[in-house]
Amino acid sequence: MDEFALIRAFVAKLPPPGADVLVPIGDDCAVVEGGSRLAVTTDAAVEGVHFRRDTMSPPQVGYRAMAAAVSDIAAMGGQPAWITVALAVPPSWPEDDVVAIYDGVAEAAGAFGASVVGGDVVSTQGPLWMSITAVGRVERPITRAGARPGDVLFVTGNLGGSAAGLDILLGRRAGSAISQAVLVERHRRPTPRIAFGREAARLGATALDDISDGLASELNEIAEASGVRLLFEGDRVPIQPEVTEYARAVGKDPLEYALFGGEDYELVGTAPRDVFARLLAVAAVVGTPITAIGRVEEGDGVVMRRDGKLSVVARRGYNHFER
Ligand SMILES: Nc1ncnc2c1ncn2[C@@H]1O[C@H](COP(=O)(O)OP(=O)(O)OP(=O)(O)O)[C@@H](O)[C@H]1O
Ligand SMILES: Cc1ncc(C[n+]2csc(CCOP(=O)(O)O)c2C)c(N)n1
Ligand SMILES: [Mg+2]
Ligand SMILES: [Mg+2]
Ligand SMILES: [Mg+2]
Repeated sequence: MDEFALIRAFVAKLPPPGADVLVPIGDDCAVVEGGSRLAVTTDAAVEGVHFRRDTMSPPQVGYRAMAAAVSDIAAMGGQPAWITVALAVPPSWPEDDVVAIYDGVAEAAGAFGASVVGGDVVSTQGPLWMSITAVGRVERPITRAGARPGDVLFVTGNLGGSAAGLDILLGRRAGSAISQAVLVERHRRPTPRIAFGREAARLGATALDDISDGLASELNEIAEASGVRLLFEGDRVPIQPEVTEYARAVGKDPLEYALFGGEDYELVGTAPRDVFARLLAVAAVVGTPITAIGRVEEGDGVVMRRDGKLSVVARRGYNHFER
C-alpha cells in the first residue's frame, strides 16, 4: 500500500463529515463553517511513552489519542467539532495494524460528535506517533484562571484507575481478575467529559482542567493561574473502588494513584456554591458524577487535609522531561 492507498483506507473507516464541513478530506485544506468562538488544542501520543504494543491494540491507540485531545476541549467547556490526525509510521508496523488505528479514530469521532477533516501520514525510523489537533465550539470558555476564594472545588468521576491499569499491563498483577480487567479497561479507554464540560460552562463554573498528568499537577495549575490557594480533603477524593483493592494488594496508598497517576481524563474545577448546587443536579442528568473535595481560599499553593493534618501537595505528576 502506498501513501495514498493508506489514506484511502483510513478515510473509508470514518463516519461521514458533519454539515459544517464545506470541503472534506481530499484537498489541500479542509474548510469548515465556524460561526462561533473556537477552542483549538493539540496532543501527541508516542509509542513507548503513551502506549506500547503490549499495552494497547491499534484501535485502542487511536481511540485513546482522540479521547486525550478531545478532553482538552471538554476542559474548556466546548463541544469538539473538527479534528486532524498526523501519523508517523515506522517500517516495523504491519500495514493492517496501521489501518486498524483508524477503527479507534473513527469510533471516537462518532462517539464525541466530531468530524475528522484531515491529517498527514509520514514514515519514520523512530517509534510510531500520532498528533491530534481538535477544534471545538465554545460559547463561554472556562479557563484555569477563574477560581475565586469561596468557590467549591470538585472533580468528576473517580480517579486512579488509569495508572493502576497501566501498572497491571506492565506486569504488576494483583487482586481479583475482574478488578484487574476493569482497571485495564479504564487505562485503555478514557471517557472525555464533554457533556458535563458544556454544562459547567453554561452554568458558570469558574475554572476547569482535565486530569492528564494527575490531580496534584492539575490542582497546582489552577491555583497558580487563578492566584488562589486550593484546600482539599484527602478522604473525599473519589478513588475508583478497584484501585483501592489493587493498591492494598501491592502495598501502595490508593490516594497516590489518584493524586499522581494521571490519564484519568476526568475534570477538576471550581464553582460558586449556588452554581455547584446546579452542577450537582445536571451531573445526574448527563451521567457524570461529581464530588466536592474542598474549597478555594485566598493565598497560594495546594493543601491537603488528611487525618487532621495539613500538608502541601507539590506539582508532582507525570512530567515528560523529569523522568
Ligand atoms: N510545542 C508547543 N508550542 C506551543 N505551545 C505549546 C507547546 N506545547 C504546549 N504548549 C501549550 O502550553 C500549554 C500547556 O500545555 P499542556 O500540554 O501542559 O496542556 P494539556 O494539553 O492540558 O496537558 P497534557 O498535555 O498533559 O494533556 C497549552 O496552552 C499548550 O497549547
Ligand atoms: C507505556 C506507558 N508508559 C507510561 C505511561 C504513563 N503516561 C504517559 S504520558 C502520561 C501523562 C499524560 O501525557 P501528556 O502530558 O503527554 O498528555 C502518563 C501518565 C503510559 N500511558 N504508557
Ligand atoms: Mg498537551
Ligand atoms: Mg488539559
Ligand atoms: Mg491534554
